[in-house]
Amino acid sequence: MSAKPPSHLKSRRQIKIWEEQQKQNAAKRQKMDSYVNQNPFRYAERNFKARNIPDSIMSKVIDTSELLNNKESTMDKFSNIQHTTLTQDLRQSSPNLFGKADDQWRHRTLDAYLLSDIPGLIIIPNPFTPEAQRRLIKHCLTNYALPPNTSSLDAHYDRPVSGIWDLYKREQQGVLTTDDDDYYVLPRKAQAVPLEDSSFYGGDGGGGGDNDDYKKPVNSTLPRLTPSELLRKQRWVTLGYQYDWKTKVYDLEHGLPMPKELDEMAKTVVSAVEGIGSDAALSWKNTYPGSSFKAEAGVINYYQLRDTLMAHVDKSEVNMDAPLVSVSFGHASIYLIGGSSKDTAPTPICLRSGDLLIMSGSSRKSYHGVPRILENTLPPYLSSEQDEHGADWKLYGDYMASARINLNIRQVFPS
Ligand SMILES: O=C(O)CCC(=O)C(=O)O
Ligand SMILES: [Fe+2]
Repeated sequence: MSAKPPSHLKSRRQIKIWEEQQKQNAAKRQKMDSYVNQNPFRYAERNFKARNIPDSIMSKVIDTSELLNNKESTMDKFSNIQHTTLTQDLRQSSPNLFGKADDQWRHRTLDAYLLSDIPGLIIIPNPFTPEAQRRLIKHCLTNYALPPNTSSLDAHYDRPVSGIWDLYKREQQGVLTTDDDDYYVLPRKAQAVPLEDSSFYGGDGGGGGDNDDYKKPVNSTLPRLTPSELLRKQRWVTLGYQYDWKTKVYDLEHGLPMPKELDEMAKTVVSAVEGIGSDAALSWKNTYPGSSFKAEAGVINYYQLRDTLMAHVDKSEVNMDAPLVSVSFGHASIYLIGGSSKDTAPTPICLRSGDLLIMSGSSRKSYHGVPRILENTLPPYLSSEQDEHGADWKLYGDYMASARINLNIRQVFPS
């Protein structure tokens, strides 16, 4: 702070205001400095958490919709992107999963993109038809989410065996009312939320608070919740080998069966990317054989608009050579992927509904996270307003109006 107020300020009141302003500016500068001194990953996360993300930041985001619609100009803009062709047409290999080709969606099943600075990361912009997306979203919210698959809610609430969706549906149809015994889902006896649980997931729906205050364990008496409140609080469901978020290990003795079609989907995708990389100027070639890929575990992440997922590496699988296959639905998000430590500045990618991401090679062990879900990015074909999606889409569309779903599939053991 400069010691003397400018000479044109005469009254004591003016000088006091000036001093106050100086103090505030100094505090702002200090805050900015502390941001800059954080690791580059954290710095990037902060940028994308800002209410209004500056255009200068957004212009550095690789947007998969631009890859689909303006391939040439997007590749001109980002010199690190390389286009490649899948070795199998996803839709021809699995039409039941990716949807039947029609003219509008035909071209989308052979294009993939690689990033020269993140070897092993493969982006396949939305190869699904709208109908195929709606089908998988329904599965993620209904049968895939049923017990005995674990839900993030299980630590705190007694989830009915028929699942949350069934309860929610009955609530929305007016069949279940506040007078019914099973209307409110009661909390388990209040307990301390493990630190990991509350820190990993930020936002309103997660275990506790924004990442910024994650060190504070939540140990409040939990409220009883209505089915729709509970559904929006659900942050994840695990499939196959169940993952313990506290100890960060899989329970390898008790694997639940993976949905067969997810195994098929992952095998199809891993086969379609087998051998790619060699044609581009990369120091990496994907050699993992698709036919030997086994889907053994999965995570469904459910995000509400203000939820985030902090930087992490998925390293609990015994087999870290097998690729991880990830698909996103609903609202778009900013996905950050960096390197083996948080000191590498991450690359931001805007993942949109239907996008597939394959983490293979060294990118399989890279730090990544989701600092932002982008508002107003739900594709019209997922909206509940459009009648042609069928009456039974209405409830799903209502849920998706404030949500993003990510489903990722992993192999745990060596082939
Ligand atoms: O939501 C995403 O796109 C990423 C999810 C993720 O990284 C995970 O579940 O490990
Ligand atoms: Fe992850």
